[in-house]
Order: sequence, then C-alpha cells, then structure tokens
Amino acid sequence: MSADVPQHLTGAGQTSEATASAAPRNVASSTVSMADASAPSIYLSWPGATQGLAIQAAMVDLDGTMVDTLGDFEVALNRMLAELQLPPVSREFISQTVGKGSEHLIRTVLAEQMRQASLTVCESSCPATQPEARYEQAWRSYQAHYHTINGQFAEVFAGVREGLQKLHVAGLPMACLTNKPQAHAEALLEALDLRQYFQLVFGGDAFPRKKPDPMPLLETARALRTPPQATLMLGDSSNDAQAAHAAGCPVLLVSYGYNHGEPIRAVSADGYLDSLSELVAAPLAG
Ligand SMILES: O=C(O)COP(=O)(O)O
Ligand SMILES: [Mg+2]
Repeated sequence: MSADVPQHLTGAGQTSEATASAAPRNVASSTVSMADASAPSIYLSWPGATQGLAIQAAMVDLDGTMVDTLGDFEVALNRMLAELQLPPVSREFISQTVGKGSEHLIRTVLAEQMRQASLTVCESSCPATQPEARYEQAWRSYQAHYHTINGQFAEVFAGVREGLQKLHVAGLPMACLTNKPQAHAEALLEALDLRQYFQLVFGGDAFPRKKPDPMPLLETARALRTPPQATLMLGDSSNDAQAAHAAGCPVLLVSYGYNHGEPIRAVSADGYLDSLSELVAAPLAG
C-alpha cells in the first residue's frame, strides 16, 4: 500500500471505523465479499449499449447520482447567507455549481451573492469587499448548518435502490466516491439506508485531491484491490467522467443529475442511464 494513502483508507479500512460505525442494517457485511485482483468479473449492460462492460468493482458518486441533495444544499447555504446578511441563492444556481466539493460551492456562492448584494445596496459604487475575507466564517456557518439538516431535504432518486440491489446481488463490490465531505457522506448514506451497499465510503476530504483529479479513483480502486480498468465509475457529471478517463476507468453517467447546467450526453462516457434500475448485471463465466 503506498505511503500516500491514509491508513484508514487502506484495504484494512474494511474493518476500520468507517465500516464499523456503519454496520449494514439489511445486508449482512459478511455477505459482501472484498474484491481482489482475481475477483470475478461481472458483465454489465444497459439499454442502448452496443457492448457492455466487464468489471470487478464499482465506485458510485453520491450527489446527483444516488441522492437529490439540492434541497439540503439550498437550506444550508441560505442559512449561511442569512447569517452573513447576504441575499438567498437560487436552486438553479446551486445545481450548476455543486459537484466540486464544499470549498468550491461556498466560494462560488459567496462571490455571486456578494456581487448581487453590492448591486442592490450600493448600485455601482460599493466599496470592494473580497469574498475571500468572509470565506472562513462562511465555511464554518455552512458546515454547521449542513450537519444539522443533512438528509432532511434530500431524496433518493427513483431506481437507485433497485440498481444498487442488482449490483449487490450480482456480487459486485462497491465504494461510494463523492466530493462531499466524508462525515456528511457517511451520515447521509446511513440516514437514507444506502450505507449497506458499500464496503467503503470516500469523501472529498479523504484524499489530497478531489474529482475531476484521477487520484480519488485510483486510490479507491487500490483500496478495493481491483485494477482501474475493471473498476467502474458511476456518476452524474463531467467531473466524474474526466476523473475516470484520466484514471483509465470505464464510466457510466446518469442523465438526471447535476452536470454544471450542461447536457450529460455531450460528456464522453461508455454509456448513459436514465435510471440505475436500467442496469443488468450478471457474473461472467470463466
Ligand atoms: O460537491 C459535492 O459536495 C458533492 O459532489 P459529488 O457527490 O457529486 O461528488
Ligand atoms: Mg455528483
């Protein structure tokens, strides 16, 4: 295991606090076997696939792929903005900004709402205040509010439980790989009863770099002990696709998530799904 992988993220992480704190409720963890280089391949297909994929494990994105979290983002951001005496942000703006981690979301929203406030309050002659000067306060406020409401305004997308169940039944080891902070991701998966499907959960603060950098995918494949080319990324945005291409992983994209306001089919991928329930998974003989 390379020295740059935090110890709790190594293969031994299967039995570390991440898993121990999230004991499966419906599926016994002992029924979910760990992947290794000789793990059996699963053949995956979906409607419109000219050719399916032979894979040994999957990494599944969280926001926009499994869970519609726009409501949570909206409430936490607007409570933060109210504290900072800034105008509320629209759901549409959030949907185009989410996906690159909390830091990027807070910085972008702060800059936009400060710009709007300066236009309203002082027309064109406001004294310039740098968003960066308010970033630390905004970050603390946002994280506290998000922690309080996490999952209360979120919903699992239609077809997600069915799709994950199919992959689980086919014997596919899975990790949740998100840019959401680790603690929020773990709590959300638990609250929505999705944690049971994942041997591992890696948040945006689990590695030194986030998607679209390939590092989180390469380290997750390493932790799952499957080669990147046999480790599928299942996501909703160009972040996931870009990271997958750079890591050498196959990638499938869902059409209903948050792709920075751009059509998902314009993003290069091995395939596109309108619902995870469209997936067909079967063990590959031999
Ligand atoms: O940016 C976030 O917080 C979440 O993003 P992801 O779950 O789509 O990776
Ligand atoms: Mg996403």
